[in-house]
Amino acid sequence: MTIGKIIDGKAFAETLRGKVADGVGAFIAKTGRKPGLAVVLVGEDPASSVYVRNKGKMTVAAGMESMEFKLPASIGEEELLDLVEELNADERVDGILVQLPLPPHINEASVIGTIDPAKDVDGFHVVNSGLLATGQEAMVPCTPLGCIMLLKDELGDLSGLEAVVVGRSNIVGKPMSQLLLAENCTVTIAHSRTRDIASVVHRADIVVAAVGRAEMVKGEWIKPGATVIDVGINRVTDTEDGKSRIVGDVATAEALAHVRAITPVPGGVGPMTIAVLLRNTLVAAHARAGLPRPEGL
Ligand SMILES: Nc1nc2c(c(=O)[nH]1)N[C@@H](CN(C=O)c1ccc(C(=O)N[C@@H](CCC(=O)O)C(=O)O)cc1)CN2
Repeated sequence: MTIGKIIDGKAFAETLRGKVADGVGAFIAKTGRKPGLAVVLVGEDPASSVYVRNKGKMTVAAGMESMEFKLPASIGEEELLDLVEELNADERVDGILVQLPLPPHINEASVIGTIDPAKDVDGFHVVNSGLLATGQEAMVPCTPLGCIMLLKDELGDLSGLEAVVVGRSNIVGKPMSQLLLAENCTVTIAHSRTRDIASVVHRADIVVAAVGRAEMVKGEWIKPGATVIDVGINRVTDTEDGKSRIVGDVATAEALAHVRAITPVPGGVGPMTIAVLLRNTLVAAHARAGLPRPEGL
């Protein structure tokens, strides 16, 4: 039995962060200022707090200015919108990211819709999703762009390949399918109402699993030789020893016997999210400074 390759997203992300750091040095030499990223955290969700802390550390390590805003979960929507408006107007800020999820009393769409699209390094604003959907230059959501980078590194030209995206979220599933379409893939979006999802997934040369359900995609669903990108991060508790661990949306151990290559969880797509965020911030800084897009990013 042959075993597929495990794609090292952690190593790829590290290389990308190195390239961003080089680009930041060149940007500072040209403009005399650092690119700035403002990250807003509302509440104290433990996972979100860790992601925000890591974003801050990696922003600084790449030579950029990091601005963190930690707000209580009880904050009103108006107050949060006021902060976003202030950041829109702040010349030092090239990128604004509001960590998701937000507490239930705050309307995520309103908050995202208030961010200046030119500073929307998450690529979630409808202006950016519209630009992406119509094939124009856009700020592209970090996780899907990271997935495309890994896929192109593994497969080269994606043209003509059959891609199935499992999951239809605004953050991953929908932009992912747009990016695959832009790479000339034949794209299907499968979701909770899809009939016979196993046979839909079995058609795919590329499977992107982004449903948020632990190990939902089974090994036997995968076409032999397919490349699988697992976006899921699900915390599960082992019944035997009571210890918790993170698993993806794909049953990786089973899938390894079928795939050409697969991203692991952890260490696959996750690390790409922050590396691409830094890349997007540098791209936004160039655009705001009237400079051409940095090369090789
Ligand atoms: N405004 C945003 N909110 C959220 C985003 C986003 O892109 N923008 N994505 C996720 C969380 N996220 C970054 O914000 C993120 C998730 C996972 C990782 C990561 O490196 N994961 C590791 C495992 C980490 C662990 O042990 O928990 C991995 O997969 O190897 C980084 C960033 C939701 N919110």
